[in-house]
Amino acid sequence: RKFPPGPVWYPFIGSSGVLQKMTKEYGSEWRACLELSRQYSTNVLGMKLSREMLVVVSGEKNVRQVFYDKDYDARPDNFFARLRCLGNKNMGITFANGEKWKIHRQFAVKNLKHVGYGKTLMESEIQNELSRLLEYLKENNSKPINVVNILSESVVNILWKYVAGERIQEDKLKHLLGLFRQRGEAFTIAGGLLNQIPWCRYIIPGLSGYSLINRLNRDISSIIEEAIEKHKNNEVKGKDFIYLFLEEMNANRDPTFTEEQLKIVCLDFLIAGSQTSSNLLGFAFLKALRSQEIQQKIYEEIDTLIGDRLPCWNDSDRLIYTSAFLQEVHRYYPIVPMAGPRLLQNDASIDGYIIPKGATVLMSVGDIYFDPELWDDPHVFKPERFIDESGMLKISEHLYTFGLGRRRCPGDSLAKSFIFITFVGILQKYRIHVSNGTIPSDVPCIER
Ligand code: HEM
Repeated sequence: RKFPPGPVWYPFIGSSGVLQKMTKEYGSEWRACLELSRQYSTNVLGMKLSREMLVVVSGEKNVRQVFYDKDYDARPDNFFARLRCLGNKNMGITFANGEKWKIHRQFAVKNLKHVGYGKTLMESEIQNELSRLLEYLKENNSKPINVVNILSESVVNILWKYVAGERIQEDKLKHLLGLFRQRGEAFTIAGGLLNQIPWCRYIIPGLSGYSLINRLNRDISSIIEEAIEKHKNNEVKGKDFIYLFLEEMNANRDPTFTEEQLKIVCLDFLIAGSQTSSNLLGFAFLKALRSQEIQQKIYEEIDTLIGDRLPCWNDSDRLIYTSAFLQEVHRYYPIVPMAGPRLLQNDASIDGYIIPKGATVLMSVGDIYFDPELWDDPHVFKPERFIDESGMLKISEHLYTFGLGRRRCPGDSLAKSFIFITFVGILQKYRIHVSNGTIPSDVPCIER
């Protein structure tokens, strides 16, 4: 009786129809849930999507409760999660649970560090990629360029270097990123239509995204399998994550170290790393394009403090305005506005509502960034809010870009260094203008 309020549940589909319709109308699932929370005057929104109970929590206090309470640490095992794990139950890191999750998350974090995924060593890999990017821009100078696409290629290449010791072939990478983009259209954080009404795959395999995810799984599996095979035949030079994982697997210490698990961990890295950092950088360049005044200020700071040399992560402490600008981009353009999904493991209560064990829980973090109680003029883009009276960078505890608690993003140092070094490295050499006189809108939209 104390289940959180929300739209009505229809037979078989529950509130799926309402959520789908509003997601289309409001442009994203996050905005649809915000609107529903407003309509039902609640910070804890309850729905039933087919057979799954879905709860969306908003408000900083509630969101922190979910991030920190152990009962919310697990991931669901629904139709979407199975597809996402190549047909397996809760494997890899992102969708693993319990001991398996702890062991593999720890193993990945520790061993990626061993192969150079640490703040300083990583820097030289990012700088190499920046030099390649600058070369590409030079060759294509003054032609219009889709920055998000070239940046996602860069970030995946850096990541893949640690995982598989080499770059992914260019044509394969382009194909893969194309599939990831389409995947982003077909699936939302609540899993999309296919998760909510799995039988729709028999009626509309194309529209529901089922054909796409099968194709994506097939193509991505073959790229990862090929990399694993090359490692088994010692065809790749040096040490990397796949070698370390295979060593652990061959040592037979833990039965969860299998080739299938390795494949899904690799998939987790590719999915988590491919679009997040590049989308954020895309918004940073868009803002610089829309505000030439801000762009000029950033350029002047870079020119005065680092001149012509390649930027490095340590510069982020000195380029205060640029770093504050990037923090404000994180706030103003929340690229992960809803964190999760989480599976609740015991009955719990939030804000006086009862959430039943087994419910899927999402955290609406994006709206915290526009809460007037926490930010002055939240709808105004103002890098200065991240600079204190003494002119130093101010870190806000109200930004949740990389999550919080035990499921916090393990890729944050790569993402932060990549975003900073690439942004500074490009603005150091180029001014960004529109090629056709039309300034693009900064309202996020899905690429069609
Ligand atoms: C700007 C870029 C990025 C953003 C905004 C971001 C954001 C997030 C967030 C919010 C979570 C936590 C989800 C939750 O609480 O349930 C997360 C988890 C995760 N991220 Fe990132 N991420 C970024 C880049 C990366 C990169 C480059 C990698 C690759 C190493 C990565 C790998 C992961 C993995 C494996 C998880 C799952 C962790 C777990 O469940 O234990 N992320 N990310």
